Amino acid sequence: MSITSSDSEYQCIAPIDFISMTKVPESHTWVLNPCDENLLESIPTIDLLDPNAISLIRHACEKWGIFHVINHGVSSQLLDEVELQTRGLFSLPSSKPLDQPIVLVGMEPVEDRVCIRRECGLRGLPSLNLPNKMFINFGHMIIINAIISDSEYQCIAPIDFISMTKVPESHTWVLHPCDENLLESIPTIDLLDPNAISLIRHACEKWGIFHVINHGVSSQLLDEVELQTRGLFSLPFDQKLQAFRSANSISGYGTCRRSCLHPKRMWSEGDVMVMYRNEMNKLAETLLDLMFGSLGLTQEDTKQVKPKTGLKNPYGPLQLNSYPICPDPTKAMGLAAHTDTSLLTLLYQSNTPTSLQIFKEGIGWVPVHPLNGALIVNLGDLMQILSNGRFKSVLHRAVVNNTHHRISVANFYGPPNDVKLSPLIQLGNLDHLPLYRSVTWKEYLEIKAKHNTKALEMTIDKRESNLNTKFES
Ligand SMILES: O=C(O)CCC(=O)C(=O)O
Ligand SMILES: [Fe+2]
Repeated sequence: MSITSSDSEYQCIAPIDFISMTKVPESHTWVLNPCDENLLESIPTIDLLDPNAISLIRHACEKWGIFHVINHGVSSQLLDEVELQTRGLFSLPSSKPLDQPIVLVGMEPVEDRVCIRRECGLRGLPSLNLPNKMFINFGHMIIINAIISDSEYQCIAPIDFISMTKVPESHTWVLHPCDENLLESIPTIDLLDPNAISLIRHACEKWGIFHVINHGVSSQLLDEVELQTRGLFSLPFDQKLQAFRSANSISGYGTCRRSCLHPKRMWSEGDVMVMYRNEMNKLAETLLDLMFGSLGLTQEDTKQVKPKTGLKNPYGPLQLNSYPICPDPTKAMGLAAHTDTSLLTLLYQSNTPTSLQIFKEGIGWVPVHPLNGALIVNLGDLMQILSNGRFKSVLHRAVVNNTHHRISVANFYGPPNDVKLSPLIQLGNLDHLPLYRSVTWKEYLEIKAKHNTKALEMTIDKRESNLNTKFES
């Protein structure tokens, strides 16, 4: 089983230092159909103060699909400022930080149209309703740069942890402690073990979480991901603010997803994170096959949950978590107890003391100590739904410590947004009745946002006939 990315995939995403290039390398050489700069025809210009503007716009829309607009009411100072800020953004890290908080929302250009990623829940430019919005083309990502209000800022402003000497009231938690000396610990699965499949089944049924080793993801890539994540989090506070994402956005900086469709690379930057994501999604698919295989299901049975377009189009966000050193870890919470909504999450954690903890019925909080070279696999709520309750999602939290800055990188894997997931009742449990009703990941996220830890309960299929059978046993 080979799960490292191929040379050709790497070629698509490896970053390049454009600044120091004196000629276009072969890898970036395109054959361009030239454009006649002396053409007499040009796109129409519409003056919005012209009384005929309406018919001119119609003509421009029908004949050209593009036009200049003048007297549009946007001040030239604002446009100059946008250009300045855009240039500043691309000349990071040396650029001067903006003096106002901004929200960056990633979008991607599709063909000639600009299309907002569906995760944002926004459909097209006219429906955007952000105050003071501007559009900035960030390599292959279009970024909406929204200057946010004071009250919005209050909700999202991060705290400058580094200079804090005690946990402020606003961050003080009462923690149910975890027994660090427990003998029980989550299972470790070696993917090269001939018994991997049955061990995975046991781990999924009993724990909902396990370490995976011999997973095929190179330690160099993991080291690089950790380095870049630390680099990102150690940027000056003001600079990090520039890359803030809004609550309903899951996108960040990266190369165009369609880069790999072209034989030549484009004049834009790549990112080690993109490579990591590809690796993680490949591994997630392998693990899914093993998990469902362990229940006697074939790839045909489970193909609904996989991206139809293949691994180049992964579903689910990559989340970088930073847990700064804390003066009093007994009073602070790194990440509060939750289950993930995904099918499964692949988690990389840095090798730092105290870390992830899971809640195990009958035991309490169990620490998940870092295991060199291993990745953590934890099951999310969608897996519980899909497996009709056979595999359980795991309740987990992250705690902090007073000596090390911990980071973790969570790759949430799930089905395409619009795919309805139904319990796979071929599993043969509970008289073939589905415990849960079908949901898309998007619908489930809404349920989760409303009901949090009760979200799975809210997804139970309440049809009369099901209830009788389900709860008698
Ligand atoms: O940092 C960790 O270990 C946990 C991260 C996590 O649970 C998450 O990002 O959902
Ligand atoms: Fe999580």
